[in-house]
Amino acid sequence: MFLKSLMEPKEEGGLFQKLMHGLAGSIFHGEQANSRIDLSDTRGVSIRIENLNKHFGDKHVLRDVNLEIRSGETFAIIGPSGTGKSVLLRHIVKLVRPDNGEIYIDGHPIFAANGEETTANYRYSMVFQSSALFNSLTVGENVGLWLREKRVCKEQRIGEIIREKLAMVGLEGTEELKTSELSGGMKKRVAIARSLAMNPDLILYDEPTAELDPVTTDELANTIIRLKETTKNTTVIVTHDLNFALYVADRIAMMHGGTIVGAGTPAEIKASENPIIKGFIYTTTKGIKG
Ligand SMILES: Nc1ncnc2c1ncn2[C@@H]1O[C@H](COP(=O)(O)OP(=O)(O)OP(=O)(O)O)[C@@H](O)[C@H]1O
Repeated sequence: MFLKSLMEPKEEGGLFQKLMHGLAGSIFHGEQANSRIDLSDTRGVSIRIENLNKHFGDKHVLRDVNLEIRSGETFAIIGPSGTGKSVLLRHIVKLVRPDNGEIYIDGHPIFAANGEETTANYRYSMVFQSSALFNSLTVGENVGLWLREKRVCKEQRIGEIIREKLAMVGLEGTEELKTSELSGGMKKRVAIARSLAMNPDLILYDEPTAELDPVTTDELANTIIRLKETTKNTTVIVTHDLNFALYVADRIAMMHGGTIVGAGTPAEIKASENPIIKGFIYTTTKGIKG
């Protein structure tokens, strides 16, 4: 659904082409053709969103969204289907322009009311709901796609990075496997390894648990938690899976009707007296009454 929506004419077609041509989920903001990219340094970035609004036709999809995500934290945006979570995520990576409002990355405006937008360099990558792997390639070729496309280092180093990133997601020794033969959970972890290949400062997950069974969802949660121990990047996860968000996130924001209705730590969200948050917790943990 996400890739399909990128093809719509209103969106930035150039990025879609990049995604389909080897970057495959990795977007380098401010990149220059054939420039050498220093992969040695990773950091987290902060994100500040102020009064963001977006309409699609008559539909007011984002309504005065305000949100602050701290550098290095794992932040989940939860909420029922159709509330604007993915659209918000797409704004953070500049796939969609807001009608109005501002987004700052590390204090630099990427959308600003006065039009002064930054070209600051930071790396961000997206793990798609569908994993968006190339089935005709091996696991290792998928993970190395961005590195080879950008020619960031020599072939021997690319091989080392592929092995290192696969080990980080618990898939040591799988580089020669055919992607088409992997289970859904393994594909998801390969997609994460591919995103990690560029040492992103910001990694975004769009509905990472969609189509996964409970055991695989649990494995994925543990992978994301383990990554947190070895990487400094900021992680933003859009999900309707409340339990997953409560388990992996440092902080959570609840979206409803295109706006943020509350944010806090998992403990604060669980204890929230906000009727919309309480209702969401009730329906997702006990089923819908009647
Ligand atoms: N490119 C687009 N053109 C028109 N409407 C869109 C577009 N992208 C999203 N929408 C609409 O915006 C609303 C919010 O969509 P969004 O995908 O952000 O929801 P969501 O909260 O992520 O839920 P889900 O998990 O079901 O995708 C939906 O009504 C959707 O149909």
